[in-house]
Amino acid sequence: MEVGFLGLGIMGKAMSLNLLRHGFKVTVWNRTVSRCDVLVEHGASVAETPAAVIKKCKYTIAMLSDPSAALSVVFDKDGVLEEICSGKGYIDMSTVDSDTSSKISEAITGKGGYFLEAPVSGSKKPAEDGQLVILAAGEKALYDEVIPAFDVLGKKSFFLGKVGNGAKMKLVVNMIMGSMMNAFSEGLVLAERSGLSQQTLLDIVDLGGIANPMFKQKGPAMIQSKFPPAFPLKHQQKDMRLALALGDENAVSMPVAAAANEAFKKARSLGLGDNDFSAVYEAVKIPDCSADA
Ligand SMILES: NC(=O)C1=CN([C@@H]2O[C@H](COP(=O)(O)OP(=O)(O)OC[C@H]3O[C@@H](n4cnc5c(N)ncnc54)[C@H](OP(=O)(O)O)[C@@H]3O)[C@@H](O)[C@H]2O)C=CC1
Ligand SMILES: O=CCCC(=O)O
Repeated sequence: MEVGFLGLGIMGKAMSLNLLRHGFKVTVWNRTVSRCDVLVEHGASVAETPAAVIKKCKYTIAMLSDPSAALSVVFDKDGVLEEICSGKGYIDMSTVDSDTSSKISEAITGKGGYFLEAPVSGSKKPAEDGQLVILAAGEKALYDEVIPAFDVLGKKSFFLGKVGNGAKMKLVVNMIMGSMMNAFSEGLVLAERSGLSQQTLLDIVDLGGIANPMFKQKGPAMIQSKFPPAFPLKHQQKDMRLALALGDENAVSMPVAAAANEAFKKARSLGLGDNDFSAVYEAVKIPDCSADA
């Protein structure tokens, strides 16, 4: 199967390498062209524009940072819309809101193409290992056709129905994750300020009912103030913001998520946006001056 791939950041690079390893022919495009080099070393072809990728490939996957990037790659000059047509499928795996996904879907299907949104749960390592969880929605026929690619990229794929459902499910999951990371960070700070061993806290948490892979993997690095980016904090804050907007739309009060979003915003203002999202720990550590007022 020949697949196009747009966006070679942390996730896109790992996912496209994985497809190459499993025998797919892959044509890549990335805004910063030098990021294509490593893919070429592993057998990928490079196209000069998103439109050129679409022209060459029956199926094209996108993995882009946020709604504005996802829209730009489709609607701007040399974008996806210039070449999408009947018989071609476009699969956007970026984490965006349902409105963005719907706009893209309408434009693609308006030109006769097929559209699937397919955001993923799982980060850099699961992407490298083909262990993502795929949350697809949109054109079921396209979903069925690209299952061989999803089987390489992920350990489980869900088809969630109409366009928007995948985007919404992903935002709900990441809203929970961002809130958990804040609670975990507060716990680590509270342990330290109370004179307790943070390592012992990690050991105890890992043995009980709140044990989870995220605390286990990120905790040891966090207590050493190391935050190598797997999931960049700026993207987690984008997801909190989009999840809160979904809460607004549905009149769901989410005070925990709102507080977590503020902590991620504070971390961004401290210049931590390109660190892993666990770097919110650094923002949580800073005493809240407003509390003294
Ligand atoms: N990292 C993770 O653990 C996970 C991330 N996600 C989601 O996947 C998506 C990608 O994440 P990740 O790979 O970590 O992000 P990165 O920041 O590593 O990569 C972002 C990609 O988007 C491209 N891009 C950004 N802005 C534009 C633009 N205006 N036009 C064209 N291309 C653009 C970048 O190109 P360039 O190289 O030129 O900057 C790069 O290829 C995000 O939506 C994120 O929320 C989902 C699950 C896990
Ligand atoms: O969107 C990013 C998800 C990261 C993860 O699931 O660990």
